[in-house]
Amino acid sequence: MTNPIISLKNIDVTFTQKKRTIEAVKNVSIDVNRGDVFGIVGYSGAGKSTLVRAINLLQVPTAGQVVVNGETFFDGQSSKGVQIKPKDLRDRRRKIGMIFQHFNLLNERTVAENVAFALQHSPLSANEKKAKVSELLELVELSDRSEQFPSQLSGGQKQRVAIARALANDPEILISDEATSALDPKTTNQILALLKKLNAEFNLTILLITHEMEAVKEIANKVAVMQNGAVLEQGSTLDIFTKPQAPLTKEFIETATNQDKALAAISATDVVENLPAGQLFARLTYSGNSTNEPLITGLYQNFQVVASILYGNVEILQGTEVGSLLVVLSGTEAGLAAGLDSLTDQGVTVEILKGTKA
Ligand SMILES: Nc1ncnc2c1ncn2[C@@H]1O[C@H](COP(=O)(O)OP(=O)(O)OP(=O)(O)O)[C@@H](O)[C@H]1O
Repeated sequence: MTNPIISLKNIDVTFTQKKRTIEAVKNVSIDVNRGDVFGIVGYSGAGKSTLVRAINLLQVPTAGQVVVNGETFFDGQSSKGVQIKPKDLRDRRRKIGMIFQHFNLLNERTVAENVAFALQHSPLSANEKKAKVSELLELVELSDRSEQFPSQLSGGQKQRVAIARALANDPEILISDEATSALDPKTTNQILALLKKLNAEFNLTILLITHEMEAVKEIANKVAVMQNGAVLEQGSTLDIFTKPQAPLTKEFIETATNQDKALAAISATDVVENLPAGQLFARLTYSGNSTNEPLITGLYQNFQVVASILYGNVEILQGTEVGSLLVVLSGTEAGLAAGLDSLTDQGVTVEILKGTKA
């Protein structure tokens, strides 16, 4: 079994304001393995930022256990809670880089100075620091901008400066808190590609906090979905996309794969609006080796179920094909029941969106 680089167990974070109590994080347990790109997805206010701030104790939890790299930072069961000395905590925090939506750069300092700022406590000599800054700016492809000021840069360039700064102390973990939320789609993809490259080249573990499942789909191998402080479900990105359980997860996936628009348009068509009795409107989701053609021909050949495909979509997730079909199925009651069972047996997720299965 691999030891997680981050282990959060039964984390609660409760804020008390005057007479109001806000349970920002409720009983959350997450294990992140070295080299994971772990997506934490949820709408604003779900508790994502509070949860990740608990990792480096920028937010001390109310209960639970925080273990990073095998070292217990916090244990709510122990009387003193925080288990690590302030000086050690400062050192450990340098090994956990963070990037944010609004970049948090120092506007009156140049690009190179912004990156160098993160090295102020580093034991490196002045020359070594200079070399390190150049190396980092090269990594994020901003060597030619080193003497410019943040105001002279685009949003994507500012975020790359922030990434270079976050990597200055060779962290093992990078926390990306809505880092692409203020960027346009093309720039978002460039930043995600850079994060993916850092993950692949340096085995950097990345926590990707986002309200956009598209970002998770692009680069995360695992994902947890949060709502009202709690994790609704978590698992490999492939499993979550092919077998989502919670309605919120389904909503995120529909948006990320543009199925929401297709579903709305198709649901309004005559064939679905006036679905005859005995027919079913369904979504079939499959991954890996199944492809839609044998599935559909199998339904007809074995069960005399006719499937009209109203919409089809294929995504590549972690190198695996994930297909979704919106279909109207017609056949005999027994044929439909057996046909759907056979799809399930083949690992296809079947959701009946309209009509009733006998
Ligand atoms: N220091 C604090 N004091 C009181 N309440 C807080 C504090 N920090 C966060 N909260 C509350 O905790 C809840 C979770 O906030 P959090 O910022 O973690 O959510 P989020 O999912 O990261 O959303 P966003 O992306 O909008 O920041 C919210 O209701 C927020 O108002």
